[in-house]
Amino acid sequence: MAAEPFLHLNHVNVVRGETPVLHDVNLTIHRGEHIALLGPNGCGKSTLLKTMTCELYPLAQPETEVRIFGRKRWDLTELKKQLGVVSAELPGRPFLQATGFDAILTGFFSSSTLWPNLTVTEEMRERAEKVLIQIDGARLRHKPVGEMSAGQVRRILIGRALAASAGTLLLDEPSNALDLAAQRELRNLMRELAQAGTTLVLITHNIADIIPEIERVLMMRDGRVIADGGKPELLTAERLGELFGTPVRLAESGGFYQAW
Ligand SMILES: Nc1ncnc2c1ncn2[C@@H]1O[C@H](COP(=O)(O)OP(=O)(O)OP(=O)(O)O)[C@@H](O)[C@H]1O
Repeated sequence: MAAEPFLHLNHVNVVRGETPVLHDVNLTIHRGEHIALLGPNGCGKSTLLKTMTCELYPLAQPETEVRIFGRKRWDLTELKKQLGVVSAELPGRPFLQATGFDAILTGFFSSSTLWPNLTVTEEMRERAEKVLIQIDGARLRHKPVGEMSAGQVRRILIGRALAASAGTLLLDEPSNALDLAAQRELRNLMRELAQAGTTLVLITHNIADIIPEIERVLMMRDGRVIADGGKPELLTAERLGELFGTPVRLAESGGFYQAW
């Protein structure tokens, strides 16, 4: 039997505070797919991501359904073990004192540091060792996060998300505030992960982040998914211009794109 999709959303409406933010979102994402989610500020991208991680719930309506890895109900701690979320934000101030290796281990507990009451098993250590190699982070093993460059911190945050997750990464503007070299390193790491079979869902305003392995593009505006299709069809100057309401120029080279 084919594996259940990573995500299935049916008629999803989400309200935050008093404001309806997502309107009738219908979406299926299969395991092994790589997707870029694009849209103007405030259109609901992060809200959609939080719906995927069950941090936000849709309105209970007759046809509404959220299934993650085929299941409607999740214990949040258990779900976090399947889904790694990477954003530019740190998990908390204590994270700055953690070494690179310990910072990766915090992913197993969704904590900001290895608090004394947490039990790190040998299995967790072995997994963290593998992740450290996977993210090419051996040099960061003993370095406190607070002494790392922004690019190195982002690498460790990806490692933290990978440690506990079973092959799906949700990335919310991962290249924010990274210099050109760190952006390139991040893209290379995303490419390696995608090629190794990790499902990537990438929210970005930086079109250059859309690595060649990403083949599907979702466009959102005003809380709705207004387009869902292949990159050749949607990643065009015209479609981006319509989406952002401004003239856009687009260049492609070797499977990478630049927009301005
Ligand atoms: N905690 C909240 N309470 C009420 N409204 C919220 C809350 N968080 C976000 N919103 C509103 O929900 C809408 C969608 O926000 P969201 O952060 O999902 O957009 P986004 O597409 O991720 O934006 P950006 O590109 O700027 O990160 C916005 O109108 C925002 O003001």
